[in-house]
Parts: sequence; structure tokens; C-alpha cells
Amino acid sequence: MSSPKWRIAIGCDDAGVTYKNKIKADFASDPRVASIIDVGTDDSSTAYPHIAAAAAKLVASGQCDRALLICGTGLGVAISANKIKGVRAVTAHDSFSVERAVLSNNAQVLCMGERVVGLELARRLAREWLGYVFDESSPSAAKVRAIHHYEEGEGGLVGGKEELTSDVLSLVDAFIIPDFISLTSVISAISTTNSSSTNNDNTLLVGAQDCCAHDVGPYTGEVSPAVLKEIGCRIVEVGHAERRRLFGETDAVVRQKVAAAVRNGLWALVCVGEEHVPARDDGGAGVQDAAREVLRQVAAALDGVDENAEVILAYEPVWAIGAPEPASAEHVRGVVRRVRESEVVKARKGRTRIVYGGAAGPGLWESLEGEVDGLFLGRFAHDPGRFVRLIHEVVGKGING
Ligand SMILES: O=C[C@H](O)COP(=O)(O)O
Repeated sequence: MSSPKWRIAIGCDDAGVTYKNKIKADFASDPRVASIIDVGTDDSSTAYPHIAAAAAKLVASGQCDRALLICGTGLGVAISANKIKGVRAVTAHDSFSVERAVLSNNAQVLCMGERVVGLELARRLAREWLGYVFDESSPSAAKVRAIHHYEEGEGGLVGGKEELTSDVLSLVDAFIIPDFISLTSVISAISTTNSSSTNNDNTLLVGAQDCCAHDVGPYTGEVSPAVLKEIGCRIVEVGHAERRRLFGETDAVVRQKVAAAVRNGLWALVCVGEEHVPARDDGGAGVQDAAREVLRQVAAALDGVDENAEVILAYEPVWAIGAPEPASAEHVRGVVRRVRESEVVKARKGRTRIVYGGAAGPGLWESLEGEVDGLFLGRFAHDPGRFVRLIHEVVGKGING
């Protein structure tokens, strides 16, 4: 991939003139720099907020791709630049921070302090900075979008004009299942957001992506379902295709984990799905074969599990996970109908809901014609706006799931 040529704004206050001029000269002879706009200043007449804002505005307007700002500490210019909408400015004085400022935070503005760091190091950091390019397809992209949502005053859980209000949430069981590390902060953010709500069910539910099959014991690295319950999780995802494939989780392990989740009062979200694309996707033989495979997994997962417990089956054809398109609506409806009508599900006394996952996204819900209780989203839920819009799509049809 050819590296981009940057259009750079550069500026400083009176404490940063030497470094600014040196780095500007470096940039002028660097083939990675297409153009430089110097917003000043070379004297003490202009205070740093004005310089920083001028450079940041060039970035926000698209006239420049990036800005480099120098003041005594690099702090005041960063604070000021961050006041310009759409700008992410950081102060960084080490290689790793400079790298992460771009690759993790997509910061367009780098600030340094002439009174903090030596000139040669500042020049080196500026050179390194030119080499980093943010990857929009990286996991960091969703986090940077979340920053943008907060900047818009949208709190990260809105989709355009459609807000995720407690009224909307009272109509569905909407859940998010973050990684283990994020669980407590997500639970705490949600409880803060909903602190005015008196009805705890009118909130987003939070789940874990896996759990230990045991509540306590010598299982280093595992996370107990009892602990998940204690911190406020409502759901545990069990037996995702990746766990089965990459971590060797067998039906027996899945059953143990489902039992552990249920034992601790959590909803088990049991992932099931056939391995291969049906030979014929005509709602006939392909559906029958898939349903047979899925039912074997369902029976194994629920064997011996309290029949009164509420469980959610996530029907995810393995071949549709991460695919560009979901399974055909006809296929999904056919498999789900057979699972719902199976003895193993009908014999249960607790509610058994079936949701569909595997490239599920906008527009799918309506085509499932009420056969499915909900959607289980992967990539298409990474964008908060799209997530909210999909919830509205489901709520609009008045189906609980
Ligand atoms: O956990 C999520 C599912 O595996 C679906 O992922 P996907 O919607 O990105 O295909």
C-alpha cells in the first residue's frame, strides 16, 4: 500500500518556536508531506489557544489531514485543539504513545512541549508520526466512532434521531455482550444512564461471552458464572462456533456451561448451528439436514438442564458467521420452525426463545416473518447507531426478542 502524503498544519506559541521551525524544515524535505500550512506564531503576541484552534480548524474543515503543535508543555495546545469539533489532539513524548495516538485513537493532532522533551527526540517522534495510518477496519474504529457520538451529545447509544429510550427498551430484551474486561464498566455505564428509571427491565441487559462450567474451584483463568451474576450480568453466551472450533468445546462442555449459567440464575444464550452451507437452499433437504444437526446440538446442550429455566437458543449457521450475507430467510425460518416444534423444545416448561445470528443486519428482521424471536448481531452491532436502528426495526414489528 502506498503511504499517504499528508497536508499538515503546524503551529506553536512563543515557547515552542525553535522546535516548530526545526520540525517544519524536516517536514519540508520529507516526501511523505504534501504541504505545510504554518499558522504561526513567531512572537508572543498570540496566545496558544488561538494558534491551536486555527490549526485544528484546518483539520476539521478537511484543508489539512493533520496538525503538529508545540507549546511549553504540549498540554495547552492539546486542550485547545480538542475544543474544535471532530478533532482528536494528544500530547505525546514517547514512541509508543505517538503510535497509539494514531493507531488506537485516530488522533489527527500531535502536540509536544519544548520544555519537556529534547529537540532530537521531538524531531524523531514527528518523523515516526508521519509513518502511522489509522486502520478504519481495526477494532479501534468503533471506539473512535463512540468518541464521535459523545461529541455529538448522543451518549453513544443513539442512532440518528432514534434514541434508545426506556420506552423502547421496555418492549424488547435488548442485550450487549462485551469482552470480559469491559463488563464492569459497561454495566456501570448502563446503570448510570438508567439511574432515573424505576423499572430495571427497561434497560439494556449485559451478558458475558463465555463462563466457567464451575462456580468455584481451581480453574485458573476461567470466569465463574457466580461472579458474572454478582457483577450484574443477566446472560451468558455459551458454545459460540468460535469456542467450539478454536477452543475445542464439545457438546458435553457446552452442556456443563449451560447448566452452570442456569444454576446461577443467568439466561444461557446457547449458540447452535450447522457447519456447512446447505447443498440446496430451497427450504427442503437443506433445511432438514441443518435442523437435524442443530437439534442434536440443542438436545445435547439442554440435557439435564432445569426444564423450568429460561434459555435463548442462538441459531447461527457456522457458514453465515462473518459472511457478507445472512442465510436466506427461508432457510432460517425452516430451521427455526423445526427446532421450535421439536420434542426437546416443546417439552420444556421455561421459556425457550430462538434468535438468529450470522451476518444479521438491517432489513433481515421483516423477512423472518415473526418465526424468530430476535436477532443476534455481530459486526452490525459494532456501530451504536446501527444497533439502535435495528432495535427500532424489531420494536416496530412489536415482537419481543
Ligand atoms: O457473535 C456474533 C455472531 O457470531 C455473528 O457475527 P456476524 O454478525 O458478524 O456474522
